[in-house]
Order: sequence, then structure tokens, then C-alpha cells
Amino acid sequence: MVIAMIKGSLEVTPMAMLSRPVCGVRGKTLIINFPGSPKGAGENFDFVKKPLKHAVDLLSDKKPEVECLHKAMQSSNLKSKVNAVNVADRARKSQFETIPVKTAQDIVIQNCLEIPSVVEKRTLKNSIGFILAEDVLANDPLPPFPASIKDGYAVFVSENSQLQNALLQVRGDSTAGESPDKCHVEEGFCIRVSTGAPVPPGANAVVQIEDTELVERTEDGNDEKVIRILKSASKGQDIRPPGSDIPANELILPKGTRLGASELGVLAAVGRPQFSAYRKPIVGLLSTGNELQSPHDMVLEKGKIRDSNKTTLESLFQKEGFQTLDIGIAKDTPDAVYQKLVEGLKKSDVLVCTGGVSMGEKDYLKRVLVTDLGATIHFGAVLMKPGKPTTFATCTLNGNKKLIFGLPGNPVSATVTSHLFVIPALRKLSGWDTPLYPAVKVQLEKDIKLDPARPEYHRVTLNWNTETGVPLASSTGNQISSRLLSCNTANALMLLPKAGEFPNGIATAGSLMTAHLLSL
Ligand SMILES: Nc1nc2c(c(=O)[nH]1)N[C@H]1C(S)=C(S)[C@@H](COP(=O)(O)OP(=O)(O)OC[C@H]3O[C@@H](n4cnc5c(N)ncnc54)[C@H](O)[C@@H]3O)O[C@H]1N2
Ligand code: MOO
Repeated sequence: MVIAMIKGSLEVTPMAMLSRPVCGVRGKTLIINFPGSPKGAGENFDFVKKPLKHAVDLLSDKKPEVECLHKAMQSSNLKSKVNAVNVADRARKSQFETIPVKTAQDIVIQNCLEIPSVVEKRTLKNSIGFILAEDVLANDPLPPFPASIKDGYAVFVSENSQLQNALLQVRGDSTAGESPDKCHVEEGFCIRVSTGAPVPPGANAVVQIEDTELVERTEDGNDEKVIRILKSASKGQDIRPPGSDIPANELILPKGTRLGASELGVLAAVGRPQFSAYRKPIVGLLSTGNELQSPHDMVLEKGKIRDSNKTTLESLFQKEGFQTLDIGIAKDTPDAVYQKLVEGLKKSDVLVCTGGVSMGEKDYLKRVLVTDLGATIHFGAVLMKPGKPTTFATCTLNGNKKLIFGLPGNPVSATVTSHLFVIPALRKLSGWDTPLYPAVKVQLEKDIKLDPARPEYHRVTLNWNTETGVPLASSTGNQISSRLLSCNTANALMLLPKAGEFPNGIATAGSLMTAHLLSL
């Protein structure tokens, strides 16, 4: 066995199941997996040189572009280097350290930060949810002219007259959309104005129609000739001065603003129909498993189930505004997993796989990622329920770093881990500063038995109509990770500590807990 120290620690792990040495990096540790005996490792020493060189660069923080994808990626006949394992020789312990959720989230976000953001030109259409990549200043003021706030009369109020009981001649009208210069207001006269219409030159107040009476009609009887002002008026009343809503050249939307309906409306109002925003990542979705059939199949073959993860995750990511691509279903063979991974990585920025990450002899995902794609697995086990075998890896394709999530196949585990890891990553890559769901304090409706070993993300429905002002959290029932019904109606993930932290291992009704708010 070869062990070397390079400005950090180097760990060398024999791993009988691999056909050749492969390397991965965890923190500052380079992990080289050898195919069996120390003799085998020695024979392969030449092959180790490249990973060692990479380690030197990496540990000295040079961050080289790692050639991660195997050359065979270019070929259509992708043969995995992963050998099927002799069942008796399979690993009986996970090779991955189980890390806390917070640590795992930090690793994901850190990797997102290392991907340069892409800025694109966008327009008002289909830009909801995008993040501005530039400071936006108003081109034009709003309103662009002094605008009437009421339907009534534009009048002139002098220093010593408040116009109460004044008789004014109606000189014409100004309706919305007309040029303000059409007529002029002076003492003794007024102009009929409608809401939003320009207040004509000379006028300095608007009197609403309710505060006037008609005194005299025109000769044909159809129009107003003279009106009386019933209430005293003050200068500036019921006029929006130019730029009073949005001044010209004012910074209205700073870089980093998430575009919602009103932000887009503001851009429309001030003459900024084009702007720069961060591109959103494209999400590839790959289901793995021999047992999976299409959800459209009406008849299930023996031993099969329908692929529900694809539909759930597709809907979840689309609801968050991300474009998804269906990469299909990979059978449980190294070649099939390899081919689908390559296809997914070529087509997407973030590849989300479900299934095949646990301890089964046909759980190939992690091995194919490392052996065939030279991907770096940053973590492969997280201290959480559900979602323990959640896996996160990165690799580089044509100079672009790609994120790969290997989510557990159980439908609830895939959903919960999408909320906790995938969506924050997608948001971060889209330019969000704070991509995690907000945490709120909630009150437990009923006693809940805690898991002895893992903190649990319990699906709850929050009821906001409580007298206390703290939302009441009702469990969605049986929380087994296969029961997707437990996610129905859930609008929060309530974080329950592991059993030791509560007497008798029970979180009692009325206790305050933290919950991640998924929706209102
Ligand atoms: N010996 C151990 N076994 C398991 C462990 C462990 O620590 N040691 N962890 C368990 C936990 S926790 C989970 S979660 C699962 C995760 O397993 P995998 O990610 O390998 O997923 P699969 O085995 O492929 O599938 C699990 C389950 O989910 C169903 N499934 C898979 N894909 C889909 C899909 N697209 N749509 C609907 N349902 C799907 C699959 O049929 C299985 O029932 O491992 C435990 N085992
Ligand atoms: O951690 Mo698993 O996701 O409980 O079923």
C-alpha cells in the first residue's frame, strides 16, 4: 500500500470491489481506492501519479481544472469500469462519514459559489423569479407629469384665496392620455380633469367633483359652464408631482433583487424592459432502479412500482421556476448508470438522481461517479431522517463544473432532501443570497416520539390561526420514508432533535420547535 503526505493528509483505502485505483477528495484529504492488495496497489503506482499531482495542486490551493470525465464520455458505447461485486465481498459498512445537515448544506453552497455565475439579457416576459445582475435606475420619472389623483377640476389656489364658494368658469378638459399643454388655468377658471390625467399648466390643485356644484350649463345644455367650489382647497391638493412615485435616475432595483410581480411592474413603468439577470441552472432528473416503470403504465409487472420521484421532483423544481429535463430511468447496472449519468451531465447543469445510493449490491451510483466520471464525492451520508444516504458530488465537463445529487430512492427522502439541499443549490446558482427556506418557531400540536439516532425532518401542516401568534404544527401522520402521502398538505419541515434531547424521548404537545417554512 502506498501512503504519502502532501502538505495535508493523504488517506489510502484498499477497496476490493474496484478494478483500478480511483481518487476523490474530501476536504483536504485525497482518498485513493486501490483494487485489493498492497501488491495490486504497488503495481498500479504509475496510475496513482496523476491523482497525486492533482493532490499537490489541490492541497496547495491552486484549484486546477480537474479532468474529471473519462474520455469514454465522448463515445456512444460507454462501458463502465465498475465491476459487479461478488455479493460475499460487498462492503458491510458505509465508506462515508455521516455529517450533520448544516455541514452538508455548507458544502453544497460552497461548491455553488465556486461556479462562475452566468449573466444573460432578459425581458419582462417570463422573468419572474430571476435575480437581477445589475443595478437598475429609472429611465423616466413616474408620474412623468403632474397627475391628478381625483376626477374633478384643476384650479389655481392663490396665497389669499382657498376658493371656498368661488365661482369658476370651466375652460375645457384634460383626460388621461392627453397632452398637459392643451389648455391653461388661471384665476377664475378651471379645467375638468380625470384621475391620472395631466394637471394643465397654471393649475396648482385639484378639487374633487364631490366638492363642487354645477351653477350654469353651456347654451346647448350639454356641458358645464360655471361651477362653485364648496370646500376650501389648498395648494398641491390631489396632485402627484412628477417623479413623486419614482424619481428619474433613482436606483430602484439593486443588483441581487429577486424579480416578483411588482418588481417586473416597476421595470415596465420606468422604461427598463430589458435588463441583466443571472441565468438559472437546468436540472436533469434521473431515476435509477430495475423496479421502476413509467407512471403512465396502467398495468404493473410483478415486482415493479411506478416511478413517482420523477414527477414529484419535476413539479417541485418547476414550481421553484427551474427548467427540468427528463434523463429517463437507469437500470441497476454500472453501464446503464454510467450512460445515463453522462447523458444527464451533458444536458444539464445540475443532475439530480434518485435511488441506488445506499448499501445494496446494486447501488452503483457512487462507484460509477468516482470510477467512471472521476467525480469528487463531497459527502455520501447525512445525519438526518429521512435522507441518510444523501450524496453530493461534483465533476467537470468541458471546463464546466457540474453538481450531482444522489438522493435516496424513497419518495419522501427524495422530496425532503430536495428541499434541504437541491433547491438551495439551484437558488444559489441563480444568484440568491439566502437560498435556504426561512426557519420559524412552531408549537407542537401533539406528542411525537423521537428517533433514537437521527434528527428528523417531520412533515407538518402549519395552522396560522392560533391565539398565541405561533403557528400550530400538525403532523401529517406516519412518517415512514416510503409514504409520500406524508408530504401532502405539508407546508413545513419541523426539525425534531434525536431522542436523547427530550425526557423519555418524546417531544411533548405545546413544545416550541423550529420548522423550515416551505410555503404558506
Ligand atoms: N443496509 C442498509 N440499508 C439501507 C440503509 C442503510 O443505511 N443500510 N439506508 C436506508 C435508507 S435510510 C434509505 S433512504 C434507502 C435509500 O436507498 P437507495 O437510495 O439506495 O434507494 P433504492 O434502494 O434504489 O430505493 C429505495 C426505495 O425507494 C423506491 N424508489 C426508488 N426510486 C424510486 C422512484 N423513482 N419512484 C418511486 N419509488 C422509488 C425503491 O423501490 C425502494 O423501495 O436505503 C435504505 N437501506
Ligand atoms: O434516511 Mo431514509 O431516507 O430514512 O428512508
